[in-house]
Amino acid sequence: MSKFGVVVMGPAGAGKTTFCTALIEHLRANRRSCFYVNLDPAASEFTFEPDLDIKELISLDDVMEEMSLGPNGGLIYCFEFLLENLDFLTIPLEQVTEEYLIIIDMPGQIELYTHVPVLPSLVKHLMRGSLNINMCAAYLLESTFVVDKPKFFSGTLSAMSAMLMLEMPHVNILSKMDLIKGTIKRKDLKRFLAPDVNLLDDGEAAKKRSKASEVSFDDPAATTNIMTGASFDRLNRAVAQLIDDFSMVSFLQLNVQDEDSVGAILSYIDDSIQYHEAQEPREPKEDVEVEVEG
Ligand SMILES: Nc1nc2c(ncn2[C@@H]2O[C@H](COP(=O)(O)OP(=O)(O)OP(=O)(O)O)[C@@H](O)[C@H]2O)c(=O)[nH]1
Repeated sequence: MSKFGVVVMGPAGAGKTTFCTALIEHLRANRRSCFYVNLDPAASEFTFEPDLDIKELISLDDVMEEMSLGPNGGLIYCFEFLLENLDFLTIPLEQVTEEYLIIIDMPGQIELYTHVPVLPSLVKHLMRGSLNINMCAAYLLESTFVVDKPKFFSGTLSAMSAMLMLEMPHVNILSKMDLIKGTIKRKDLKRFLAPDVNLLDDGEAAKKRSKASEVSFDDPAATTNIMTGASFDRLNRAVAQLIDDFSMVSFLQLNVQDEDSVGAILSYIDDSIQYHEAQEPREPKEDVEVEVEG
């Protein structure tokens, strides 16, 4: 048996650290051990102190001050520095035994997942060589995005981009389900769990918009036209079609206040890692359900 771990990713504020906390509480309640790694060089508040914290190696505040960089450039610098100093991770993680679930809490800057190759290099280091950790990615997207469909599909695209870039078992999670409880019907929610391309086609409104398809750049309202005109509808449909063609994105539901929901996601992560380890073809599982009124 090899070591195993989960890397928790997603946009800023998606609930990554809160999910890590809920996972640790759940593991402790079930007498399982974990090793918690914080890789967000800007994070400061934790319910459970990390066993390993990137800030012991480098902090974003110091980098921004000393290198005169902004938050995004500073974060990339921190990760490049980490890649040059991988012993910081390797030495402690080599000591972690197979009974421990390694939980890695990542920063929220989306550039890290989609624009630069630092994360794939880091993941390769963790999954190969002396560490040889069986990893799974947990990608969180905030459930309130379902009220803003283009935002939801843009989030779905970034989840897909991370999935393609990292080439590891990948679990997508709609977080903060408590915030949409009672605001969306169960059958409507299902269309978001396995994103339905027709969600972006809002029928009559889209047809009306397409009549005003010509965009004049002399027009001061041009930006608004771009966002509401026929081009925008076509772009939305193309994006949705891309997701549909890949047919790879589906979401589990997470409510951190519901222990069963956290447990169900953990067992999905466990399964993903084990399937990958055994290199057996993966059977699709039922959606993880939480109570949603409607
Ligand atoms: N209602 C509700 N709020 C949540 C939930 N999860 C997280 N939050 C809140 O969302 C905010 C962001 O949560 P974090 O866990 O810090 O999110 P993060 O993804 O780690 O944030 P960054 O590291 O800054 O990217 C906090 O105010 C949390 O209390 C949830 O399940 N329900």
